[in-house]
Amino acid sequence: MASSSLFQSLPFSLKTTKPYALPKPAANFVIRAQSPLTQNTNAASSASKHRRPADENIRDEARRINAPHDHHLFSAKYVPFNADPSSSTTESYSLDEIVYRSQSGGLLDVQHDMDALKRFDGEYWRNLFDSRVGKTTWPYGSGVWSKKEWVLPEIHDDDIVSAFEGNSNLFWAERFGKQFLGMNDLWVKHCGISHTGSFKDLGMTVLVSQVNRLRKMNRPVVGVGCASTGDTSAALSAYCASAAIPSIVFLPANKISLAQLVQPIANGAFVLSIDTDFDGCMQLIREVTAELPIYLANSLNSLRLEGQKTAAIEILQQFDWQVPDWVIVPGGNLGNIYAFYKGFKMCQELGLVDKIPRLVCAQAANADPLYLYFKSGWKEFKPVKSSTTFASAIQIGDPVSIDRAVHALKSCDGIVEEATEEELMDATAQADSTGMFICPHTGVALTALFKLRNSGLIKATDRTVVVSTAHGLKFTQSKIDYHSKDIKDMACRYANPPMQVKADFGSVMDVLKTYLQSKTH
Ligand SMILES: Cc1ncc(COP(=O)(O)O)c(C=O)c1O
Ligand SMILES: N[C@@H](CCOP(=O)(O)O)C(=O)O
Repeated sequence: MASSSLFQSLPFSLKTTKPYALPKPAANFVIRAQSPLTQNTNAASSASKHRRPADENIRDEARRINAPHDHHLFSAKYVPFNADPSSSTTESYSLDEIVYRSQSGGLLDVQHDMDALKRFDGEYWRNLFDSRVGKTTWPYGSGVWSKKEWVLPEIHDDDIVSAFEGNSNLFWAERFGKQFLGMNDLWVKHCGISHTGSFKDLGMTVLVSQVNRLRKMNRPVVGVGCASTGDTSAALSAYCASAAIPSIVFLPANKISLAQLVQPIANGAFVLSIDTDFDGCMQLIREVTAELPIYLANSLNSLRLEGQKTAAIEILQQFDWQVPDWVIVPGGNLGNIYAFYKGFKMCQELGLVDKIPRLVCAQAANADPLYLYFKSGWKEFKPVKSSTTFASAIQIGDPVSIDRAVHALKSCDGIVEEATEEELMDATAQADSTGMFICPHTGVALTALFKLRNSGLIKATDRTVVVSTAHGLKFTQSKIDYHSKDIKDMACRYANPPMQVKADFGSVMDVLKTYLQSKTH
């Protein structure tokens, strides 16, 4: 590549900054970062500090200002998942093809041109990503698209469908850590404090953006469909609605929360309530998408994981690029645990950090095929028939991403744990009592943490991140049942039911005095 064309197509313009030593156009050069203070990194900090003209929106502004960089420099394609790099197979597909499985029927993975990305050193990427946080520059105001070069480098900014998802709070669980675990470096990554209330937004912005692009290219995509335990369908229908793309969702009848059910209904999706479980819905959507021009939006589609992996990058960024010891992720269909691994691994390979954390995947005991596989010493995988769990979004017995999860866990010395219904509900209530308001799936992850602390594997001083995957407000019925002590065979040890009191001053004073006395001892 000629040096001048490289200069023009850098991910951010360096042209107006102090003298920059342009590298010789050698094949294997690495571009080192400038001081962040001298960077001209995006539209918000570009030459003009004036507000954009009143008749221009942020998409127009991006079209005018953002360099048409990454369309040329970086690229990605589908390849068979975990294919032997030394084998002679050259099977690969453009991301503009509609393909979910390899020729052999295995999973696919999005493979980035790592050589192109490696032309920029770790400091460069750290500075670039840091420079985009907290801005409204299209599309970098999103925590996903602020890493666009690593996600979907070739998509045009105009085609992106984003709600500025990501950049979620990394919450220091000070009281919970101290009170229940004797830990002072415990964090909860609140991926559920998001546009539709779960981490699915991170993947869905990528998938729906790509569909938007395909439709503009007149590819045969009439609608987008998924099977769901509630969160994927909520995210899919919201992103589709904002881009006027039809969405179709297959839901297991009576197995998702009311708050989740109402989301696709309100967003205008075509909602099918099917008398089966999630695995049954997944089977059906796979058959249907093979027959009809409906694009598959579940995480079997590896595009989704490109967005989800940015949560891992964000965690490192929020720790100022220091690596935590442990990251605990609740697992169901098992795409997310691999997405976290991939995000961390890319940061290591591209020199942003020098190691990756150990991952823990946490499952509900009522839907624990990965846990059983792990406990067998990875000998034999058997899908299970899942049973009802309060962690309803992970009630999945035959996860499509099993191979991805096993690869991720083996590569980082990972662990699988499980939680009974009582354990996960108690952990949820304990977390809530310290000011959080978490979903039951996060309760599953916290139970795993309790167990690993008790066994001594996770030490009191280990920096540990628990990934909270959905907003607690989606799961209020389970909290009401727990605090009403209305759950069969469950002690509900941390229940805090409201006190019924007569409407007179004396009665109110009596209960208040008793309460205050209990607090002063
Ligand atoms: C709230 C919540 N937590 C965790 C998961 C598990 O994620 P994954 O299916 O990627 O393992 C899901 C969906 O499956 C979910 O909706
Ligand atoms: N919890 C998921 C289950 C489907 O997972 P996906 O990541 O494969 O879409 C949901 O909310 O539907």
